[in-house]
Amino acid sequence: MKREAHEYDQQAVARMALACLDLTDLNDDSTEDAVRALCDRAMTAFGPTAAICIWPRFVAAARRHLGPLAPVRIATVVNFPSGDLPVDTVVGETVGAIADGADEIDMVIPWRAVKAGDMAKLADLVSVVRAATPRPALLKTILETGELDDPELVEKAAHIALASGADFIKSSTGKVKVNATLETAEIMLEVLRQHSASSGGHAGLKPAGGIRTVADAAAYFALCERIMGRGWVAPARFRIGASGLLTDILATLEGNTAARAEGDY
Ligand SMILES: O=C[C@H](O)COP(=O)(O)O
Repeated sequence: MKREAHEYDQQAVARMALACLDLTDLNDDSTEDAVRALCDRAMTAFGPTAAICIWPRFVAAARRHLGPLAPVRIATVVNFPSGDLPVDTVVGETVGAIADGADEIDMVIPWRAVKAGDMAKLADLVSVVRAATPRPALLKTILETGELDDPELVEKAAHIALASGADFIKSSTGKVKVNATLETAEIMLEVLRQHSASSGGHAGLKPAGGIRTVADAAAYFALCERIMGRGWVAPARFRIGASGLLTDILATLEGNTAARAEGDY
């Protein structure tokens, strides 16, 4: 039976949002100290976030701080935020980040080329960066949907990214005017549904940019449930990229410290 976002138990939504959160600091003036503090914040009293998402120059410091077996994964960004760097540079960023201890690579696609009709450039870049991101490391492709600004282009770019080896399609850098929206997430989920039906793939979605509240997260969970089915949302195939959402998650969970650590929302 279809549920609306407001019908979810807010505590349960907050727990799932925590488990699926890529806690992000991509501030231009971020520092090693800020990244170490981010690592500490990610290990909450209610359990860890899925990952932290930071600039590549801080990956080694984060890995030293978290240790090799931390439950919080380290995600970093390449070709970020412009999407315009030369292929060799993007591959170099990726190889360096993996060597420094990154678990996940969030790569901006060459969306200007996509807008100009050069889909081969997209397929080629995802393929070579996939090769530089050996599994189990994850490759997330940032479509920068607000700049593509065309549902058909979003759909096409999502299909090509997945066919070229991406594990996740992510909406946005958080650095442009229009970031995550439910409308665009719906298009991306439809592509994921088709991809999983045709290839048996288990790729995921990461809305990012402008998601601030547990109510926002609930709206994405409801959308995922409607398109992908109940139980689909899990950290292996759904993330929220956000710098500010943790505050509302903790406030919600602190309202009931007896909250269970897992379960349906
Ligand atoms: O990838 C995540 C985004 O950069 C975070 O955006 P935000 O600061 O609006 O939450």
